[in-house]
Amino acid sequence: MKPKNYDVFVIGSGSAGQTVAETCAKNGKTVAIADNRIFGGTCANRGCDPKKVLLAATEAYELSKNLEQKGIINAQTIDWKKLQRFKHSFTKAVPAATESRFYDLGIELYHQSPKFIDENTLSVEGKTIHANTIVIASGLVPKPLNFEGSNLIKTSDDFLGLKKIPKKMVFIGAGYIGMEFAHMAARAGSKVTVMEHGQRPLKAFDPDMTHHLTEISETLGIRFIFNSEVEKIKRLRKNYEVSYLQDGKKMRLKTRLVCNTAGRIPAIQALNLSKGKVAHSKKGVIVNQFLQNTTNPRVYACGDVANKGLPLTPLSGLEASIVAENILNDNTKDYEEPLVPSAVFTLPNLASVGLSEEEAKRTYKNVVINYESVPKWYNAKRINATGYAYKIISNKRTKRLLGAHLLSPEAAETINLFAMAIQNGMTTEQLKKMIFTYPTWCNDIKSML
Ligand SMILES: Cc1cc2nc3c(=O)[nH]c(=O)nc-3n(C[C@H](O)[C@H](O)[C@H](O)COP(=O)(O)OP(=O)(O)OC[C@H]3O[C@@H](n4cnc5c(N)ncnc54)[C@H](O)[C@@H]3O)c2cc1C
Ligand SMILES: NC(=O)c1ccc[n+]([C@@H]2O[C@H](COP(=O)([O-])OP(=O)(O)OC[C@H]3O[C@@H](n4cnc5c(N)ncnc54)[C@H](O)[C@@H]3O)[C@@H](O)[C@H]2O)c1
Repeated sequence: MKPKNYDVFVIGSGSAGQTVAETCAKNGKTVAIADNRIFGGTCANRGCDPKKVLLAATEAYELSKNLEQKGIINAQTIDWKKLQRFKHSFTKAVPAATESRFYDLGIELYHQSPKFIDENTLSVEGKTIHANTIVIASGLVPKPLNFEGSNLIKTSDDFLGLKKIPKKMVFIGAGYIGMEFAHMAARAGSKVTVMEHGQRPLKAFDPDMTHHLTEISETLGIRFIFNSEVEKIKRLRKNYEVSYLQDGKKMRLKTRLVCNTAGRIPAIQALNLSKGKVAHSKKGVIVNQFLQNTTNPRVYACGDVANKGLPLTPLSGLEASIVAENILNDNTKDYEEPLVPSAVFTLPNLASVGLSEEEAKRTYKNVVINYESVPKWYNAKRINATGYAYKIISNKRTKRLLGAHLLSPEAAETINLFAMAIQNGMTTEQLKKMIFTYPTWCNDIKSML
């Protein structure tokens, strides 16, 4: 059979792959795209978007529970089954809508994993493909856990599709996914345990903020087992038995479901990258400043699978637009690490942007650290919320903002104002002079400075 030829072949149809494929097709290139799962990628099908639909109900639950005896008669309870149906109303249209956008642009679709045969040849669906440029945008997959019984563990995909919330659940890993899911499951009525091999959750975030978040999580009934390593999982009649080591001691617990939230690794195993002479590491496809592979110039990588930037949706889109521009205009755009705000959608949210306290102290001679826990401030009291804290870091000499770390029910929104202020080099004085709507969480920023 004659090989098929394309200008651009994209592997992965998530935020990153879509952006490259569509931009190249709109600019006259012949384009094909392959995905070995439903089209549309992680964020829209089994990540950020469906998660936030589930979160909406837990927010309503939290508010009504906090205001019980304060104007609300009976706190709401979560109907997980109906909530799942509501979530499905968002996700069900994604694959077909994504495919039809591609068809409309003349992009050809493949529904299997391609494999490299040589530097610019792939094999997919039994066909041989030649492409001038190959873009790897295959994202991440859950990190496999290797102990006896690890095949019994569920993944984040399974959690987001659970028909019923189990009475008891264990999450292995207290990162973004483990903490967000633990909060949702606990509010939906599950007795949650989070096992973490580190000493605290969310190690990329400010330790004072994660300390408050841990305490609040415990008041929800979430049990943390830090410094722990799971050794074995055994199926019992209805439950699972988890055997683990904590501080060297052998322990056991029983639970209905165990979920792997121990991190995610690049989805490159099926691609036969060595045949394509594509340099890669544990962090993904190795790219230069143009997001072009360092050993095979016909290959670019973007999104979570590239070894640059944090694995977050807005960064996948940004990297993909740079790759598209470099394909169309012959490497004219460098990737520069942008300022990236990040939020964990627990309740309260944990959010952060800019330098950590440690980084700021290492970089500047004199820094001002404004850190306070303020559950008594009006905005928190008004909704009877317990978690409200901030740490704002500025340069003592220039008064410029360097970093902001927030814990509040609206921190994921408020942090964006800090991101704008830091990006634009604003000083604490300039920010304090702003007029914001009152009484809002954003207006509290002035009191934090
Ligand atoms: C549960 C969860 C919640 C999240 N929440 C947030 C959030 O709130 N905010 C945020 O910014 N980020 C969040 N993320 C991260 C976000 O989803 C990713 O950063 C983003 O989706 C990455 O986009 P991408 O295009 O690089 O990869 P993906 O969207 O993962 O797309 C990769 C595509 O490649 C396909 N693929 C993989 N291997 C192959 C192969 N061999 N052949 C063909 N196709 C292949 C996959 O099926 C997938 O469709 C979350 C992630 C998860 C898992
Ligand atoms: N709100 C958001 O923006 C959001 C939400 C979800 C995911 N994400 C993205 O997805 C990425 C992956 O998230 P994640 O939560 O899977 O990973 P993560 O890296 O955030 O957390 C993994 C956690 O598991 C722990 N761990 C690893 N192996 C373990 C083991 N064997 N036993 C016990 N604990 C173990 C780690 O110490 C870490 O705390 C994140 O880095 C983030 O970029 C973002």
